[in-house]
Amino acid sequence: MRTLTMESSENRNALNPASTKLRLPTTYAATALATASTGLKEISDSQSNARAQMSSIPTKRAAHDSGVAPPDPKRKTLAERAGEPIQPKSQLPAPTPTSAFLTGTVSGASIVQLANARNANKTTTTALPRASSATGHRPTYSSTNPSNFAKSLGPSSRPPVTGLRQPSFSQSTSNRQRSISKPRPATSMSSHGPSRDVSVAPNQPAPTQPPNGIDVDERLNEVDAEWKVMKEAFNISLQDKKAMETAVQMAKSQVDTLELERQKLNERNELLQKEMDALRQQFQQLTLTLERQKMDHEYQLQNKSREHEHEVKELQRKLRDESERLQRINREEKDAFERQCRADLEGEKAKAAKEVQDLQQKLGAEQQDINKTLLERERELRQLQSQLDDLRSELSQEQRSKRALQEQISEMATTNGKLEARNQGLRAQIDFLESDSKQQSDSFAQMEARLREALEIAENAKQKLIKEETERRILFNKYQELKGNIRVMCRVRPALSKTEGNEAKIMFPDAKTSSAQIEVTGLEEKSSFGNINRKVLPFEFDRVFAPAVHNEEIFDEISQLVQSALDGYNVCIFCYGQTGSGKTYTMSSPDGMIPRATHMIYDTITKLREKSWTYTMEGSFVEVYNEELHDLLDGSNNSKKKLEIRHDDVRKQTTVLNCKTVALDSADKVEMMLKQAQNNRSVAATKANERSSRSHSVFILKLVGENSVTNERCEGTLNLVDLAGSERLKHSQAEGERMKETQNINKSLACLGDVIEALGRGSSHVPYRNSKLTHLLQYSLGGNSKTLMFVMVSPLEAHLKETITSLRFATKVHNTHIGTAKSTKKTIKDRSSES
Ligand SMILES: Nc1ncnc2c1ncn2[C@@H]1O[C@H](COP(=O)(O)OP(=O)(O)OP(=O)(O)O)[C@@H](O)[C@H]1O
Repeated sequence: MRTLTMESSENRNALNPASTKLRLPTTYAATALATASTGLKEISDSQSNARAQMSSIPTKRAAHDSGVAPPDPKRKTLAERAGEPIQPKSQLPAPTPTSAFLTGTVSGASIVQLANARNANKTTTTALPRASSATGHRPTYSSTNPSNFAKSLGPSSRPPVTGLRQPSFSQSTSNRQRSISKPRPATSMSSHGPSRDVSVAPNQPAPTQPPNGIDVDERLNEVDAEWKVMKEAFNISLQDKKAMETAVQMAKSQVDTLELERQKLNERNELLQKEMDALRQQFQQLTLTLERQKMDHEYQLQNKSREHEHEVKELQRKLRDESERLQRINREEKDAFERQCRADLEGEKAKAAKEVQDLQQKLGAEQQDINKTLLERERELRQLQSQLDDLRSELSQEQRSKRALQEQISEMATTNGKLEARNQGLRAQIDFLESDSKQQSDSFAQMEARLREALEIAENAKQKLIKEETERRILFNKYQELKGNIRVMCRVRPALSKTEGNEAKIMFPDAKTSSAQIEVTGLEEKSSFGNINRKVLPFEFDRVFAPAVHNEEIFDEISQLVQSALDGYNVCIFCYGQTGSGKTYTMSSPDGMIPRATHMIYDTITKLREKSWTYTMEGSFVEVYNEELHDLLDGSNNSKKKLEIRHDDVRKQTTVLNCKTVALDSADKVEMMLKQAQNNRSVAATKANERSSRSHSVFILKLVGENSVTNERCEGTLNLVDLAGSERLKHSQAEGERMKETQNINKSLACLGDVIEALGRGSSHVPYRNSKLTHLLQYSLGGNSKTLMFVMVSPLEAHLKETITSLRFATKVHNTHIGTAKSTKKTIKDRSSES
């Protein structure tokens, strides 16, 4: 209901043309009304002016006198009458005939007054003022204000009647004369200046009674003049009357027009009223319809809402049912899936169990295979061991047979001597028997045959010896190969004096056992509980030499490698270890490896001559210092001669260009060479060791052997390397030039480790060229070579850290297996075919 009320008010507003879009057709009406009201106003003004004129008519009495009926006390204005229903023109009240003459009547009254005054003048001189005063009004010509008519009629054709002055009795005659003769000002009609006011103020004192003896003629003249003036005014009034009549006529026609307009407007108004009523009815109907529709809609809405609620409830119920159904299905599926899973699991379990069983069987089979393989390996190992033993026994047999052969040879030599002696005896006998020539010649032939026989035996023995030497070499190198082509041995030098400090706790293998393990008690370590522990670190090598072991025993171990060099292998023996660990002592001391090796080589060469082997031996001694090669045999220190490394890939040999090579044809020459090298070697003092060598020294011994009988030729190189100290940069506390040296040393040692590691991995690329040292030793490390590394260890507690580092490095090298070495030995035929 509240909505309805609001709507009703809205509808009301809608019908209000000012506030809504629904507009009444008022534009024309408003305009017409405005026009009409303007016109009506003018007419009303003019009428009011006319009334004013009427009211300004001097007296009622004058009007009465003139027989003119007084005007209606209250006449309706045109504007008032516009609202009244339109009357037919015939019903309209006829215009009052007097009204057209009002102005004229007024003027007539004035004229009567003036005539009376004239008559009165004739009788009494006071008549005029009295008549004037009796009216109470003076004729106010100014009241005939023409403005409204002027406005309605346009520019007036009538000359303005202004400037008409009421003669003033107080004025002097001359003045009056002047005022009569004076022309009216042009603007006096439009202006209401005081000059136009000819009326006498009511409070103006009445003219005094002229004294006796007044000139009557003069007075008559004056009256005549006034009469003329009055006449003139009368004429003017007549003109005015005519104009007014014309104006009245026009006004009437205007009134008619306006009346028509009013009628039209009334009609229109009625129409509009009807329209409005119709609209109002329409509006009411619409409101009712809307109300009805609204109620219908509300009813529908409620219905829909109920339906919707019902549907929602239905859907909820369905949803609940569906959800329950799905849950049930889900539960069923879940159960089924669980059952399936369980079954699958069981199956998988069974399968897995079966697989496990299979795997166990397989594993058992594999285990058996492995065991079998292991057994085979063990058998192989045993076979190898037995082979080795056989070889050893063969070797000892060979040595025995060699000794037997040597004995045989010596026996043969004695036999030969005996034969020689016998030969001499026989010759003596020949001389003796020359006399008996036949007997003598027979015995001579016998002797000769026996001699040939002996020589044949000797030759056979020699051939056998050479053959056996070849076989020995083969067997020996096979033995070497079985031992491994890179071997690592550890040597611990003795403590030189008690002043050196405390000795570290190092356990050496028992000489009786074949163990080659060294156990070093490590540095003190603090556990998380604050306990101080010292770990025992075991390191295993091919052999461990205790401090008491002398160079002689060391050399026994490496003599086989020296022999390999003589047999045409490239051999590299190097000493690795920290400064002061005994490298130089092992290598270059008077009974070190280098002198011993050369001595052994001399001995062997000498012996091999018997077996038709002739050897040449050349030695050179170079130093790698700050990654530069220096010739230790060149005392001149000529820096212009830069050493260059050249490799012969076919011969697997390395030569150093511009390097002095000494033919070592006697043992003395080796000693001299070593002394010279020792002198030239760069030795620099560091804080770690006063005599520490800051460079790697490499003694290169080239051995070329040829067998005149077998035409064999072999070319081997023995490299004996004394590496620079391996101490860490931090420990050495080196600075400046020393620091650079140490960095280069560490770098080249790291490169050596990298090369060995790459060889062990069987890498296709071995980084030989990363350092001068490895580049120089390219053909003596890996492939066609046999390598022995001595890791030198100091026994001192102070050097324990470096000792462990060195042992770890050596262990790494020891764990590396380098491929089989090959001899460069070839026959002359092979060599010629190659060339
Ligand atoms: N096995 C040994 N028996 C006796 N003395 C030894 C032994 N090993 C080394 N020495 C002595 O120890 C000292 C240091 O040895 P060596 O000069 O050989 O050390 P290094 O490792 O070669 O040092 P650097 O690399 O600085 O030359 C030398 O006086 C040497 O005589």
